[in-house]
Formats: sequence, structure tokens, C-alpha cells
Amino acid sequence: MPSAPLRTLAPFLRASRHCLRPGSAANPIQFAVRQQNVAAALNITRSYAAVYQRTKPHVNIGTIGHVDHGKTTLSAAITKRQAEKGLASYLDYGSIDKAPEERKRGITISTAHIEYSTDERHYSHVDCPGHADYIKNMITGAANMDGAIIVVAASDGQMPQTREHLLLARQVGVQKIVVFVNKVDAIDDPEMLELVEMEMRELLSHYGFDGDETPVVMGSALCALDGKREEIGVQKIDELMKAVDSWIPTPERDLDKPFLMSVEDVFSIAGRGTVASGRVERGTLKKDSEVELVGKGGEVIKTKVTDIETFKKSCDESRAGDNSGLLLRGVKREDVRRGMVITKPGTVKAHTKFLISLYVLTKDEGGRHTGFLENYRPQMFLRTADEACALFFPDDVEDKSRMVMPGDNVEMMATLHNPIAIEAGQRVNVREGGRTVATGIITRIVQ
Ligand SMILES: Nc1nc2c(ncn2[C@@H]2O[C@H](COP(=O)(O)OP(=O)(O)OP(=O)(O)O)[C@@H](O)[C@H]2O)c(=O)[nH]1
Ligand SMILES: [Mg+2]
Repeated sequence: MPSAPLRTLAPFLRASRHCLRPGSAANPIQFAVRQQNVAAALNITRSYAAVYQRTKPHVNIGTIGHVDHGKTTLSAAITKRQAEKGLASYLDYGSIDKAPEERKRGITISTAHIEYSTDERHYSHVDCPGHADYIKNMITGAANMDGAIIVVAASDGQMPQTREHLLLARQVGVQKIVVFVNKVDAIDDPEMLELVEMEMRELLSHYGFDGDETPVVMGSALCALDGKREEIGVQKIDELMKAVDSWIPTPERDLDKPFLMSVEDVFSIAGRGTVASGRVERGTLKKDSEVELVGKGGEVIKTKVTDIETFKKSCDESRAGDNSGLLLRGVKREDVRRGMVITKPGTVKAHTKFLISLYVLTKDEGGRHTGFLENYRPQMFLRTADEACALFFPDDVEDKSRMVMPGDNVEMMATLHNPIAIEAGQRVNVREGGRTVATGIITRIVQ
């Protein structure tokens, strides 16, 4: 379905096709200007900006929150508002809610993919219908979010589900969220709103988010969508998007991140020294740069890369995506082991304890046939490292005798036998007897 601005464009595009001389490029904007149709020229320019402009930084976000709190209404309202500014195509409630089910590697995703821009950035937005499904998609890497908008209905007042929302955000590995307190139109008592905000900030802090600084915007998605009560409608959508623009950071491109290569193999070259090889995960490294070797035992080895070999050729630089061999000055072969990482100094540390969101594979997905209890001790694969680990329930889980079943999404505390270089947001696999039994994402480093 063409967007509204593109539909107004159609006659111009058709007309411009007729008046084009062979060899000249179609330029509907110039054509509109020649026709002295300023409105059309502007429209076209805007729709081009919305649809084609890829120079703006890209960010993945989404609405999460409890059933019926207004996630879909808010998603529709955002596209409506941004469409008015020529920064999106308006998607009504129905076309967002009736998103087709996608299937990827046997994993069911059923989220609508929505696109819009602000003046600052370009967004891809998912409206998440079900918690369990989405957590699974996030954990298994079928979906990702750089930040989230949590929708909380003010009319529900003190809600037990609020905890669930924040836990969900943490579980999906999101570090920064913006709160939208919705259905403000249905509240007469301003104190009630203050209470909701206070409670949200407290809970944010409790779950490891920045409760003091997190933006909380209060409004009504429905009013914005229906064009009613601007002060709690469209104005609040504008405020929300400003908050999202400024609070949720633009993800760095892999190439711009600090250098990291996880060691796959180590060998020594007579007369030259020790070479560690692997695939460069991110960043770039120039010959003669200082690096650190982190992991396997916790001790950090500082050294210098005196030569770089990529695809069997010596070169001056190694970059994200390359398979490289790095010649390490003054390092003995036995000091380097598979599973260590070579990084820009000071950027990664080794740890032994962290929170992890796990999706436990079902029997049909090749996983276990039976559940497991706390203190389960499988093997954990973290980049090229594999390490014995133990899994426990976090402190705030009451029923610690519960059995984790295949198909479950579960948050657990993991401890490693040896310290390994890890970071929040990193994906890991849990294996037992040669098969993958769970897949997960590290959400918080504890120790
Ligand atoms: N009064 C009022 N009602 C609202 C507002 N926003 C949404 N609603 C209503 O709340 C109901 C649920 O809204 P949805 O947008 O479908 O909520 P959702 O979070 O997407 O729900 P699920 O997808 O089922 O989890 C609908 O009847 C909306 O019309 C609002 O700002 N004020
Ligand atoms: Mg919905």
C-alpha cells in the first residue's frame, strides 16, 4: 500500500514519465517546481526524506507493556504524528494489530514492523503483542531492541504487572527505556499520576535502570490518535519522541566500537613469536597498537600487536569481520588460550557471575526432553570460550524448588568456574553432552 505522500505523488510521477526526454533523469521534485506546485514539491521532498533518507542514524525500538495498556494505540499515534510532519507513513490501529505471523527457524514472531523518523534519527519499531514470544525472539537473536517505550496505563493505578514490565525490559537486554504513562484522559486526580510516576521511578531503580533520570511522559495515545485534547494528545507524542531521541543512545556501528577479537587458535612461528587468530568482532586495529588479552584465569596480559595477517597476507590494519592472525610481542604460546579476547586496553573485563535470560530449547528444537532444577551445571559457550557453569534462581525468585522446563523463558544467575571476558548484551549458548539445550543473553554483570 503506497503511503499518503506517495499517492499524491503518483500523478506527478506519471506526468513526469511522459515529459522525459531520453537520457534525462526523472526528477519529480523539479517537475513539481516547474509546475509551480510548491505544495506537491514539498510533499515529494518530505516523502523522499521519510522513505529514502538513510543518512540518519538507525535505532531499533518498540513498545512493551501489559495487555490493553495501549501499546498498539500508541504505535499508531506515533506514526500518525510523524506522518503529519512528513516523517512516516501513517499506519492505523488495524494494520498494526493484524501483523502477519513470520516464521524464522521454527520460531514464531508475530510483531508488526513499523518505520518512522524524527528530525534526528530513523526508527524501526516493533509493537510487541505477547511477552513470552518476544522474549524468546530477543534471546534467540531473531529480534533486537536498542531501547524500549514501556506503556503503563494510569487508570490501573498501582499495578502488580508494572514489575513484570520492567523485568521484561531487563530480560530482553534493554539498558535504557522511556516510560509512557497512558490513558491520562481517564484520570481526574493529579495526585494519582504523581503516585504512578513515583512508583515507576522506584521500580526502575529496583530493576537496575536509572530511576531518577529516566524520562516519564504522561499522555493519552487515544487522544493523539483521535486528534483530541492536544495538551495530552499530540503534544505528548512530540514530547515522547524527544525523550526517545535523547535518552536512548544510537547504537555504535561495529567498526566504530573498540577493537575486540575472540581467540580461536594459537600457534607459534619460529623466530617471530606467538600468533593468535580469530574473527574480529568489532572495531579496527592498526599494526603496533597496544592491546590486552583478557580471560581464562582473570589475569590481564598487556602487549603489542607487531604484525597483522589477514587472509594470509601481512597488512597494516585488521577490522570487524576479518579473519586475522595477530603477532603478539613477548607473549608465550602457553599464555594464550582459546576463549580469551584481544581488545583495546581497558574496554573489557573478565567476570564470573552474571544475570542471564535463557530460552530453554524444546525436545523438537534439539533440546532436553526433561526439565532441570537450580544448581544445574552445564557447559557455557561465550564467543570462542567454553566454560563450566552453574545456574541458580536470582534472589528475588521465591520458589527456588521450581523446575525449568523445555520451552521456558527464564532469568537465572550464572556463575563460571573461571573468569571470562563478558559484557551485558552478549549472547551465549548452553550445552550439555554435545547438544545445545538453551540459548541466552547476558543482561547484567554481577561480579
Ligand atoms: N481512555 C483511553 N483509552 C485508551 C488509550 N489508549 C488506548 N486506549 C484503549 O485501551 C484499549 C487497549 O488498547 P491497545 O492499544 O489495543 O492496547 P495494547 O497494549 O496494544 O493491548 P494488547 O496488544 O492486547 O496487549 C483499547 O480499547 C484502546 O482504545 C488512552 O489514551 N485513553
Ligand atoms: Mg496491541
